Amino acid sequence: MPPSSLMGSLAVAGAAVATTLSLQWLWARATARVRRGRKGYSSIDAAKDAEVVKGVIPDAYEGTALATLRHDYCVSHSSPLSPLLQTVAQETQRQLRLPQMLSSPLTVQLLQTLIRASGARRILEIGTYTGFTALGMAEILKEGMEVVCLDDFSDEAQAEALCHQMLSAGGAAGARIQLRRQAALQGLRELSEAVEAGEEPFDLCFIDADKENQVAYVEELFGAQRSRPLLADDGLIVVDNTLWYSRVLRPSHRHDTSTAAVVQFNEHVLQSGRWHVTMLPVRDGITILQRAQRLTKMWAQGSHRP
Ligand SMILES: C[S@@+](CC[C@H](N)C(=O)[O-])C[C@H]1O[C@@H](n2cnc3c(N)ncnc32)[C@H](O)[C@@H]1O
Repeated sequence: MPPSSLMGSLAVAGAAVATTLSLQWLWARATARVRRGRKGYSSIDAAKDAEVVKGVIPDAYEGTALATLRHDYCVSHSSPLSPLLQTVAQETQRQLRLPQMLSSPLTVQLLQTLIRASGARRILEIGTYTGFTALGMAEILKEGMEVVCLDDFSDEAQAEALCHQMLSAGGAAGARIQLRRQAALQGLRELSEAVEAGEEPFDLCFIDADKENQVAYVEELFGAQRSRPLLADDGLIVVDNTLWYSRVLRPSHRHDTSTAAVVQFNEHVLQSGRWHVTMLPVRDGITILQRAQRLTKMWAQGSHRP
């Protein structure tokens, strides 16, 4: 190997190691906030994980040790995020008060995979914060595709300026994002009207905002009363935090407003009969929804079997 290629290979290998290490560091920092100083994992922790499911331990966070280790292992054994997304994560950690609101790198990878596999062209995001997941989706889109984002920046007002800064830093990816500063429900209604009036419906919607309105969000996307619904016929909805720190497992937590809302959402989508539901234990829980009637129609035509 000529010396220049050797140097090149060493530089690439060095960059890969640096990327993995910085991601691990970022993730460790973010999760440390919710792990409350927990340092390692032992058989005592394993026993606690089992107890949490039985509802014995009063603090839901105690049960996250095994899940956190599994999650971190999955992150370090998945392809690294782009330099752009690493910058967004770093700047969010450095400048903002609530960086734990960033989705997991695994969520970004999953969204990108779903977009590529489904051929989604028009994407909607409810809850954008500093643009981490929005840019993650936008960076794999081609010319003419777009991500429309709804956020009222009610959780942390300073996120708005950083979000605009990151979208500018995102170049072509940032230019594919249309950020609408408004309450999600109002924004969804306006977008529904635009779709009824002839705009293209959305192929994929990522929901990552307030939990209390989630049922209303998926109902508006389903569009039972609309002549042309907001979500395309074969569209996908991806919902984050459907395990809500594992609190959905614990009856004693079901009285707090957010946990109650997540529990109600999880029951609603399953029982409404409108959705084909896939719930995945990715970090804080990810639920993927597709219109049920589309799959039932396919089964009836014999093209797929349940
Ligand atoms: C968890 S953060 C989104 C994180 C982002 N998806 C990511 O992973 O980088 C939730 C965001 O939803 C926004 N939000 C909460 N309730 C909202 C509402 N009713 N309408 C619009 N935005 C809302 C908050 O301002 C916040 O920026």
